[in-house]
Amino acid sequence: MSQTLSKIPVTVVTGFLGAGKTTLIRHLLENAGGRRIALVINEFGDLGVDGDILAGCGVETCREEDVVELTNGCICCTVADDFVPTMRMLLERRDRLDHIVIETSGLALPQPLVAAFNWPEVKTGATVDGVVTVIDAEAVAAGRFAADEDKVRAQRAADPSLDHDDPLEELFEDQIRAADLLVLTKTDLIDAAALARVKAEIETAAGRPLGIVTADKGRLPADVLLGLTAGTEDLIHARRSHHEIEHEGGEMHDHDDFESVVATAGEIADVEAFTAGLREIVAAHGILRLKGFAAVQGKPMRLLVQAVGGRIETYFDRPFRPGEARATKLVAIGLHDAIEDGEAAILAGIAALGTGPQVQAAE
Ligand SMILES: Nc1nc2c(ncn2[C@@H]2O[C@H](COP(=O)(O)OP(=O)(O)OP(=O)(O)O)[C@@H](O)[C@H]2O)c(=O)[nH]1
Repeated sequence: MSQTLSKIPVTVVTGFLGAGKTTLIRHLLENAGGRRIALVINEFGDLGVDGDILAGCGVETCREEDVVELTNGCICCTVADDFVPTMRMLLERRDRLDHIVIETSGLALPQPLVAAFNWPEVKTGATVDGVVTVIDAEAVAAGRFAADEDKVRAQRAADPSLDHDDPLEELFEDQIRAADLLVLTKTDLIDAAALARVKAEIETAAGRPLGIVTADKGRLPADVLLGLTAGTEDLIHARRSHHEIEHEGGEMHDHDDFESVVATAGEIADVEAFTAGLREIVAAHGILRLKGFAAVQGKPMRLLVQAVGGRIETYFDRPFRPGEARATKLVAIGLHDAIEDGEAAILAGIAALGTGPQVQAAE
């Protein structure tokens, strides 16, 4: 008699650009407690950095074949083309899996993705164990998601017909609205009073009782993240996004508010000078997120570069592989007009931080 397989639980990890999703997932994989976890990663921008970070993490429960990267657009828009075929493939292997974790892009609306779990070919084999929304407490404390009230008031005064909602604020609220659990990250960067303010702001945005936990560099027990048994696909209709409310007719949302550009440079001579130069470029062009890898002259290891707002972090994560180009390659993501208007200057500025042509790693 064929064993009736129970539905495989799926955890959706969402949260704005640079909130700490990959860091949280990497810690989960390193402390999976024997669970066999498949990972689906989706990123905004044309450089698969998160997948590369996790593939390079050297965790035996994070084998190449257990990581699926969805790279042709934001998962909330490519649900039919990308996500459903991926789920079909994973469900064929469900006897060898205990859990699926989906990391959405930092610009994804979770609602369309969760709603897709009601599609017949998915619903019979999987259920949404929970939507975990990762929130950068430092960014919230610094007001980086609150709309600039004066600017919005001036816009509304100028032309009341325009849709003035701030895309950052809307997306931030939509990712909270969809959540079953909120994870506050980077609390090591703010004081207790700021943390209390952030929690109050988030509880207001949630509009309903929600579990809120903090995670220091992604360190949360797997039992806190997995096993929520929320069945969110049956609840998501009551957690509609701004877009769904504004466009009752079901008009597709898009990502026109945001843009990305991939910049390259040769090897860099000095990490400090490189970081200082990046900081200037990020500030000058309002870059929301910048990440990727750099080659440092004379160093066999690859430098991982992470910038969220003005905070830039770099560390050597793994050696360049034989034959791998010792290149410096970064993806910059920001509001559409800022990136479009600044593209040439961003590309030139980053190229100027390199010392010369890209070189091939020794065989
Ligand atoms: N200080 C501090 N930094 C953190 C914490 N969690 C994550 N970070 C840093 O925040 C930056 C972004 O972390 P990621 O895990 O790449 O964020 P992400 O949400 O996956 O980013 P995107 O996929 O680009 O949206 C990295 O430099 C992390 O080291 C934390 O708790 N404290």
